[in-house]
Amino acid sequence: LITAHQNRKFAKSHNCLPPRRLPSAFWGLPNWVHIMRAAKRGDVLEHIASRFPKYGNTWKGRILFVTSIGTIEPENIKTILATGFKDFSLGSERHDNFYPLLGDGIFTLDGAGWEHSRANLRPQFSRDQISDIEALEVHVQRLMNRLPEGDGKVADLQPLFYCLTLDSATEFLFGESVDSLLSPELNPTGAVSGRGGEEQMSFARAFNVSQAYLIKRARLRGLYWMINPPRFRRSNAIVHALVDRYVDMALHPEKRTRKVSGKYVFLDAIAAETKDAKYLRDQCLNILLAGRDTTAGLLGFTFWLLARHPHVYQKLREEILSAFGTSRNGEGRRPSFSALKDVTYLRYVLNETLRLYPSVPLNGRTAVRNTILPRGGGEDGLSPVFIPKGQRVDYTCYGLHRRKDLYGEDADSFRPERWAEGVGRGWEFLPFNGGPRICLGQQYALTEAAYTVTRILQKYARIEVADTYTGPMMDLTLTMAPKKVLLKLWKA
Ligand code: HEM
Repeated sequence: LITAHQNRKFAKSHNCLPPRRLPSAFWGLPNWVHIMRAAKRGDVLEHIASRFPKYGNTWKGRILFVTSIGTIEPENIKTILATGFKDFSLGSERHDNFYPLLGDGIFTLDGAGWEHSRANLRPQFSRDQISDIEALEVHVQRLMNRLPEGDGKVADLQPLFYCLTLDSATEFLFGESVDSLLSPELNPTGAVSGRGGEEQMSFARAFNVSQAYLIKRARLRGLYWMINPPRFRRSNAIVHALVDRYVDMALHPEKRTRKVSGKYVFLDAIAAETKDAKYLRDQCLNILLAGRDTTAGLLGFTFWLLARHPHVYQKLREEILSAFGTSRNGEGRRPSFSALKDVTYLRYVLNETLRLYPSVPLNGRTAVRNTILPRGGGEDGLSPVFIPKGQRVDYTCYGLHRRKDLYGEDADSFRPERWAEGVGRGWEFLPFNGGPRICLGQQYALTEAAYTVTRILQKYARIEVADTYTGPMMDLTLTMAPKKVLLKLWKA
């Protein structure tokens, strides 16, 4: 009673009004059933985004017994992530749910543990480190060697992108690549063949399986612990085994097959601090999750969209060729780190892809003390909203990036030209988050994506959708990527 009274007083003193309600009969069970059905159909993001036009850009409702606040209001997201940063945390639910796979790392920790992880990672992303195009070229060439040579032949690019980002991230962060693009298990059409065998391939599959379980567990909210089957535990063990091999090399440098000199290697830096193998594994796994899946998703969706918009492909190719020309072997000059940034239309295409398909589409924070969000209260949604300590606030970039009042009536369409019109200012465009927890790998990821797109477009004059797949389009775990990017390719 005392708490309720104090909360009312606090809300009144800040002129807060209640937000609009999401219908929440039977403790929010029907809402949860709708989410599970949408997940089965493969359109959970559309389902979640569809609530906002109906119930307002900020609403309150119950989902499976838990009261949630949902928002796609830039001012509110800015408050959660930046101006009110100290009032919010990731929440213990996220830590405890993700723990079996990710342990204690930058994606699961708050407070001092998070600050320490971030400080260790920061030197990894200095300009010197992320502008190493030579290192990237090796992996991109290996990817292109996996693409079919004949005109009009079909390839699935998505598994290749996962391998590319895994190979480059392990080299960048751990000092040695897993070289999965060299694996014989990766057949020439780009599909990863069935049974296990090679360590890297089973790692890639296990990492996906583990993350799929994490998102299933997240949908059960506080009851996440009910999902813990042997398959989940087996996948986690496979993932841990690969990372443990790197940790072992860092702890026993004499086991290294290749020496990296003059570069900051995150794993070596933290191994110099502690010999705690579990701590090292957790740190590595968290950053590997960040480095592999997000950029692979961005690359997958870029080609998925380009194949469906041939005029954009041609326009982008013309810009790339005029910037970097073509050499006698028809593959073009290697773009430099700074020259990549000057290809304006390439930036627009990547922005537009991240707008429609942000790699981290759903996110949220939990209030650590009584606080307020500046918008969403009252029928007009313009008053502040009271957020009691312990309240979860979910935000979705997928919904935010498709707001018609911010991006125009054609917000659902792929139109890179809109970026010349000044859209996506400030907190309206958030693929990399904002505030003190802004993505550390943003520049690295954009360079890797821009470089890969450039090299592929230099080589292939035309791509087309290969309609040989009719399953769900989206793979949504903690991040999102297209299930398949089946394309026909024609060399220049
Ligand atoms: C297209 C590619 C990428 C996108 C869209 C992206 C997006 C994001 C987002 C939305 C977050 C916030 C997550 C949260 O609030 O829980 C984040 C955090 C982070 N990202 Fe990225 N990311 C990308 C690539 C990368 C890469 C390649 C790396 C490193 C190699 C990286 C490193 C990190 C790290 C370390 C954090 C945690 C920051 C913190 O909590 O302090 N990201 N990223």
